[in-house]
Amino acid sequence: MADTFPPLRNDLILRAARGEETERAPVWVMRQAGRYLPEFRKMRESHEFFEICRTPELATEITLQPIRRYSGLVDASIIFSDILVIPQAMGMEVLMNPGPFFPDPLVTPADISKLTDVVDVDKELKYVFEAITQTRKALGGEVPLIGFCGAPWTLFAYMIEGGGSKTLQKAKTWLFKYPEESKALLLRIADVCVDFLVGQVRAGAQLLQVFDSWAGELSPYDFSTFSYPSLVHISTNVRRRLADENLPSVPMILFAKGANHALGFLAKNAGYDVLGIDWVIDPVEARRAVGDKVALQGNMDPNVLFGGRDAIEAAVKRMCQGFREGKGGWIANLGHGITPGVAPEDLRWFFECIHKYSCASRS
Ligand SMILES: Cc1c2[nH]c(c1CCC(=O)O)Cc1[nH]c(c(CCC(=O)O)c1C)Cc1[nH]c(c(CCC(=O)O)c1C)Cc1[nH]c(c(C)c1CCC(=O)O)C2
Repeated sequence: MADTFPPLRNDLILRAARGEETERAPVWVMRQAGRYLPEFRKMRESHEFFEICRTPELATEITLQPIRRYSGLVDASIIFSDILVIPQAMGMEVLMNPGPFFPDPLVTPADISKLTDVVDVDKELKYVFEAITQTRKALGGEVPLIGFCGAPWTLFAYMIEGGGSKTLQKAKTWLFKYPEESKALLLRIADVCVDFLVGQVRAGAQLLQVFDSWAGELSPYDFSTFSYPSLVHISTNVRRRLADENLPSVPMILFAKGANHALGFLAKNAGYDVLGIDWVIDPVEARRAVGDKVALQGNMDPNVLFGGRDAIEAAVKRMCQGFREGKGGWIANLGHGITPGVAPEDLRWFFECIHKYSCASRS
């Protein structure tokens, strides 16, 4: 199937992900297909969120929106979907109104029996695979396509909280009151993540990113006890399965948001090629922590995009200097997803500044 895809014309992000110091930093932004784009909001007027996710033609169209708008400026696309398609595939109902809402969350470990026993990922998430194949063709080789999933801890937290939460009190109650059941559930989610990520590569994804958006809510000990084993389970098994099935060995990105204390350990042991970082850590310090073991991705505070052109330029310049001080690959990005309300032209300016200031030579 792979030879039916158009040849890739921009491999900057693939080279940076492999640790190469590229002539300039490749750049994309998390949530680049989303509510800050008028063309996305227009589509949302006539289609529900998960309807778009489940309709490959619509998901393809939205994935391409930022690629078209910022053609020549953005170096990767990310398939339009959501991390919560995994809880859905496991048998849970998830609504988006406007944030995620689970009408029937997991309350005690007895509720685990309500989850689907053996998830047939190829059937349940076929729509994502079809969207990936269609998008890969429609991209015409302009930039690589990133596939993704939520990390088990972040998904576990949503499945128990039933939506967003400031404290994660319910999810943490599980960790501390039912540690063995929690670990088992985390690995069960991880197994679904493995099938899902392998399926995305089979469908045409050229990189994979795992979003552990709530990693930073855990103490270092709890992160290493509960989240970390499931992240290693994913990297180990995805790589093994890709090799066994003669699929491309694509770079894997881990974004364990806020778990900056663990960067050095993750770089050595977690089995990912790239670690994403948020803006709470300085790039120089992050590079020192990871050495030359991995590439880094990040990390401008997304709210700088509200600060006007001068603020954006100054922050990008500083960020570029920081990341270029150390050796190793760097993928420029925000430190978390772009938020609704950003003016699309300000994001364009962010991309332009990255192009201008991120060349590899050290000053
Ligand atoms: C935690 C999380 C979710 N989803 C995701 C995460 C991890 C990244 C992060 O931490 O931000 C990941 C995600 N969600 C979406 C993508 C698409 C690809 C992309 O452009 O990056 C990706 C990669 C689309 C989306 N997912 C969602 C929207 C907006 C929904 C709408 O159209 O109303 C989009 C474009 C909805 C969503 N989905 C989720 C939340 C909390 C929300 C509501 C708040 C918000 O919009 O940020 C769960």
